[in-house]
Amino acid sequence: MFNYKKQILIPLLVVALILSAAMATLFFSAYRLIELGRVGDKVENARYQIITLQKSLVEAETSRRGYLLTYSLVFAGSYDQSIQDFAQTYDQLLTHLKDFPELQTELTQVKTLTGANYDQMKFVSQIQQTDGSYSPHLSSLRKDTSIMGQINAHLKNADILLLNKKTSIDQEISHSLKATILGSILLVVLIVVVLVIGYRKTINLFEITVKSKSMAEAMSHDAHYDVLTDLPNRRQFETYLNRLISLARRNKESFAIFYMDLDGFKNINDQYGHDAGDEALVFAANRFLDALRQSDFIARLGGDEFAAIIHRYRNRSELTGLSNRVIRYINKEFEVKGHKSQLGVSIGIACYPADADDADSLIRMADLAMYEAKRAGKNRAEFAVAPEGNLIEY
Ligand SMILES: Nc1nc2c(ncn2[C@@H]2O[C@H](COP(=O)(O)OP(=O)(O)OP(=O)(O)O)[C@@H](O)[C@H]2O)c(=O)[nH]1
Repeated sequence: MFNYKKQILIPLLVVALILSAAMATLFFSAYRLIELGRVGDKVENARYQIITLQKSLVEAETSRRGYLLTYSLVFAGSYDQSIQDFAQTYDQLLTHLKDFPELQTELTQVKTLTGANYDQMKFVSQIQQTDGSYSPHLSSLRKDTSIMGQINAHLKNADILLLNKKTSIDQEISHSLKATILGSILLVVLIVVVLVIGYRKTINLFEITVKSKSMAEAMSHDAHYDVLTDLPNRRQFETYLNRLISLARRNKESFAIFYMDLDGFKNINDQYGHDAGDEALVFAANRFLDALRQSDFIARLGGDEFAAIIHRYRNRSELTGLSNRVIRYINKEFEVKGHKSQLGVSIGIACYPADADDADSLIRMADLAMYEAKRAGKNRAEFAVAPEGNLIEY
């Protein structure tokens, strides 16, 4: 039986769960990539700021020397400008490097050393201005040329730290990118698999629905028709008869039923086997169909008993003629399992409303008449004998 929960709901939930997990992982990977890219940009920016810082230091140094040598105010102006640039770039760098605490030590050192260097520069300029370029104080002060070297060394360290950071970020980006690409491929494969399985499941469901529909149709057919002859069965016959009686009662119409029992059928069964008997039953069914009109209703009641409903007959002699025709058709020789055989039929005829006006009584009357035909020598038809006072004819 089709289980909606097991075959649709649970697989759908599992697929939805897997897809959600895959998509969440992909989303996280993509977000991580963006984040790494942002940190990478920050590192690049910081490296650029370090170079700018270094440049302003070199410019300050150069301008100071120029000024000391020439006393030209052009150099003094550039010197002051470079100091300002340094302060500004340094502050910017600090804001950029908030996320890199490992660089703080190097930068503090740079700041301290630069401060000392500028103080020394200022001091030298003052001495030079007051005491002249050959002041004895100057020679001792100029000797400390290592400050710039130290500043450069700290800046280089800071840059190396940033470079390392950049390398590890690049590696992480590369891993994340690979994971994202792999995840995307897996997701696409997963979606394709889900679609293919879903498609096949739908086809299966469709087939099951069609199959169960045709099975239901077959079962409904089997419930109303005889499997061997494909004639309506007793239940269908009774339903039809009841409906017909209601209609006939309203329209004041008459009809007759033939209750027909084969003669000599058991012999075929006994002589040639059950399969041969079945063939004989199919032969008899076809003979009944041939002998009667298409509008007449023919059913197999069970065993070798059949019944027919003859609509709107004119008079009893018409029914006699029709029953004789049925007998003639049934008496035709036929072959079963290579043996020539022959059947007879005893027919009991009951008329509505003359003999009875309900289905059960009508069937019983026809059955009794059929037994009368058997008793009278078989292969003949007998009319039912209506009870006193029931002889209505339309
Ligand atoms: N092959 C076959 N035999 C069946 C089927 N249904 C019932 N029979 C057999 O049909 C036989 C009917 O017996 P009878 O009605 O006595 O047979 P008969 O030779 O026509 O005898 P009378 O009715 O007395 O003339 C029984 O032996 C049942 O077993 C069927 O579907 N197929």
